[in-house]
Amino acid sequence: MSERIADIGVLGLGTMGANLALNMAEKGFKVAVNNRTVEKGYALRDENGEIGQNIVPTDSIEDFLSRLKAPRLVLFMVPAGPIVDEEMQRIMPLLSPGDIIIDAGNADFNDTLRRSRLVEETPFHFVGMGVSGGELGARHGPSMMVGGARETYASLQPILEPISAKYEGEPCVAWLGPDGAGHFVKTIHNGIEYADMQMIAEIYGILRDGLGLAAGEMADIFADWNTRGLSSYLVEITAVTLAEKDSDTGKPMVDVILDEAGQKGTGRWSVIESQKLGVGATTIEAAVSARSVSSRKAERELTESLYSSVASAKAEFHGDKDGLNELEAALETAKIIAYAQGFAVLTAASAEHSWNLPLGEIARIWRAGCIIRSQFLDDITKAYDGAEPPANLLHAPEFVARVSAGESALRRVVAKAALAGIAVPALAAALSYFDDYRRGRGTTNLTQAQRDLFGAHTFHRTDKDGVFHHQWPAV
Ligand SMILES: NC(=O)C1=CN([C@@H]2O[C@H](COP(=O)(O)OP(=O)(O)OC[C@H]3O[C@@H](n4cnc5c(N)ncnc54)[C@H](OP(=O)(O)O)[C@@H]3O)[C@@H](O)[C@H]2O)C=CC1
Ligand SMILES: O=C(CO)[C@H](O)[C@H](O)COP(=O)(O)O
Repeated sequence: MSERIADIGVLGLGTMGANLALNMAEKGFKVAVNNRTVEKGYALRDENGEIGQNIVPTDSIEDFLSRLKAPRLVLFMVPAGPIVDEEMQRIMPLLSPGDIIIDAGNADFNDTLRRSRLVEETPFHFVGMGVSGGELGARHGPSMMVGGARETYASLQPILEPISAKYEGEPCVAWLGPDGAGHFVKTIHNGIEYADMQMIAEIYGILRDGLGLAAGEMADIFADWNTRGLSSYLVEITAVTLAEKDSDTGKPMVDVILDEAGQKGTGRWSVIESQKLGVGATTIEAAVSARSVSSRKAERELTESLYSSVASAKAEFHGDKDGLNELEAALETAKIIAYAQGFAVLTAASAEHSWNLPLGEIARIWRAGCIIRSQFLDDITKAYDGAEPPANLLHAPEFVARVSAGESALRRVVAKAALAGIAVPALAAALSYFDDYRRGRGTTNLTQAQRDLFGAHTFHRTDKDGVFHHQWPAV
């Protein structure tokens, strides 16, 4: 019989699983690993020197589980969806009371809720944990968002804290709430990630198509912006990707990459959930839709040929200091609005599911390790940690000041892009949301009148309490 020596088991040794296992091994934990392609476990042990000595490869699921100390911690890092269910069905008959299954992949939180309920009927425990940071984050310190029973988290904390990213010494991992809370927060993290990336791509579009700059010149601009308010991992990698050359052609790498964005589902889930909760996360929606439109390249090319006669005004953008400052301020302002939308979805979900999500803690664990990490998240942490946490980030005094200072830049950039025919769907959505959200009297009084006319849906009045129906003229 094999010795039960491993502190944790990692099932799935793709990009994330292999690197997470190495991260744990490096921190001194013995990690049993199992993978559909069995050889990957042996390679992980044999190709990683001393760290590899803490990796315990296994040939079968029985062997894998037999190497784990009790209670067993079994961490899944496999693609979202039915594979997680299949793997759960495979291991559950072999578990013992108290064992813990951790789904550390991305997951639709509705699946996590269902799996949590399923496992509640057993003597085992289930944790849905979002992990962010990509390959390098998994290897050297990701940000981790944990959902499940708080007591279960206590069993994981001694491993998760050492392997997590640190922001000024603080671990970027936290228990955020029961059942689906961790995966929900990760989903919204990714929705914000989509918005951030799309808005950066739109500014890139203005620099390329409005100002005619080359990739190398744009790399310098983003690198410069990364030294100030926009300082973030995504702006940093934007500069890196723009500076990279293709070895085959000598051209900038971005110029030889097809403009069709992939998506694995988290952005879409974040939009679906925001709509279910009745929160307008319009910037995130625009970003997800932009990826969908991008993937229809042949259709776009046809449309381009059909509308070749459409004349756009000359782009009024300027590449001088003032012009670039305007673009920087526009991106910064739209970014605040996008994050406010993401946090508004979290606020609504917290109430809907009685999760009591710690918004300040969420911002805190996003400051390092994850894909949206940035200095800006420290400002959000402070806003939520203050004496009076805002109901919406756009109400926090710090952000009122910043958005008030930057909104005219955003307005000018969106207006100039519209006139020049440069697509900026996410920046425009951020601006429109801001203008809609900041007016005390909107225009849906007309919508209510129409609904009442055609369907007797009733309305409220401005001057008296109660529910009213009007006898509209027959149309
Ligand atoms: N890549 C990233 O940047 C991030 C990914 N994630 C999430 O982490 C999870 C894993 O992603 P990632 O590591 O990138 O994925 P990979 O595609 O690199 O790896 C997938 C892993 O799952 C295994 N696998 C695939 N299909 C099956 C199956 N039918 N049965 C059993 N095992 C299977 C693969 O085994 P085999 O080796 O045999 O193919 C491999 O070990 C996903 O949920 C992803 O969304 C989260 C954060 C960041
Ligand atoms: O979760 C992640 C980062 O936080 C993954 O990188 C995710 O795969 C990104 O999403 P998509 O593939 O849809 O762009």
